[in-house]
Amino acid sequence: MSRYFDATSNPATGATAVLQHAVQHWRDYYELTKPGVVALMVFTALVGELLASPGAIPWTALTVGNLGIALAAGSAAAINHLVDRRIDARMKRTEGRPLPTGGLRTRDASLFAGVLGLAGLSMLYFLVNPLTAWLTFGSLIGYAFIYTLFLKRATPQNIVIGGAAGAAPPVLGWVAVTGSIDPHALLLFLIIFTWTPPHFWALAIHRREEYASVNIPMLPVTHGDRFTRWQILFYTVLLVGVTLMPFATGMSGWVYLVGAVGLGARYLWFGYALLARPDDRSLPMKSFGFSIVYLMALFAVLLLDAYLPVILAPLLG
Ligand code: HEM
Ligand SMILES: CC(C)=CCC/C(C)=C/CC/C(C)=C/COP(=O)(O)OP(=O)(O)O
Repeated sequence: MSRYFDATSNPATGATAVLQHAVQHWRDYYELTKPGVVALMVFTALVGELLASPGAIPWTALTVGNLGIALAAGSAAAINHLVDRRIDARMKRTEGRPLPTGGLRTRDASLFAGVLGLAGLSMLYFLVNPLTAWLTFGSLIGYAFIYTLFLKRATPQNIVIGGAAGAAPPVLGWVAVTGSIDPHALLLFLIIFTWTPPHFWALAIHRREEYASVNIPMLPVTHGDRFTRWQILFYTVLLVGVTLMPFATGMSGWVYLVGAVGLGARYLWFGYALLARPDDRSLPMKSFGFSIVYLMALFAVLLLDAYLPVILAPLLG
């Protein structure tokens, strides 16, 4: 039995044991939440919140809203670790995760995922608004169960469809502020949705053998390396087109346009280079790395563009 469950007969000893366990294993629990991914998601939610309210800073959405979204996303990530623990144990990239190594027991991880999810969703429901809570719940179910349990194992279109859950945070942030779904928020959703395939397939090319060895039908496994590279270029072109829409619809201005075109040009170069240099073995992971910089920078530019008048106001008098 784990230390966590050993001492629960005596409430005082039980509480100490829970605390001791949490302190000793905090790194494992932290890793279970996929903190890097969740951090970028919360940043996109923050941008959604700030674009929804160019006038006043929505403090409740920024604090409680983002904490609730982060906890729910962390819970979804922990469930993903639980569902995937057996295949994770058989792939080099994931064999060192807390469940395959035995750093955490499945019962402890399940309890952690449950507490995180319940805390995050309750916070959103009672302190932000019910619509944000329901949409976040939908994203949690979409990633943790529909993608992980079903789509990931069923079809090479897994991440295209499953990407909808990961693309939700800017909408969640927007709804946390306004209480309703705005077409501009859906544009932000669309950006992340079209970004996900080039983001992930670059890594999948690099890890093709590992996915094949555990029978996960990622696109490079089912349709080959070259077809995947063409698909990456196709989605990158689509993505660059979609990123022009905030300017075209008047949601964002010239600063955003210049940023989006510059970043898009670089991402298109990666798409082209992946096809032109099939023998360059380091290129797929460089493209994967750039995808993260790209999304972060694109959302930063959206924010800069919206808040430039506020930033410049004191300088211009
Ligand atoms: C179905 C959709 C997605 C899939 C299949 C996917 C897949 C992956 C994979 C396999 C990794 C490598 C993780 C590792 O080696 O530990 C990764 C890393 C990452 N992903 Fe995604 N991703 C998706 C959506 C997203 C979204 C929506 C975001 C953010 C908005 C995101 C942000 C990141 C970041 C920041 C990392 C680097 C994490 C780190 O190094 O700690 N991903 N992704
Ligand atoms: C509530 C809310 C906003 C939910 C979003 C949930 C979330 C954390 C989505 C992350 C997307 C992601 C990293 C997918 C990779 O899973 P994978 O199993 O293909 O990758 P892996 O092999 O690295 O685990």
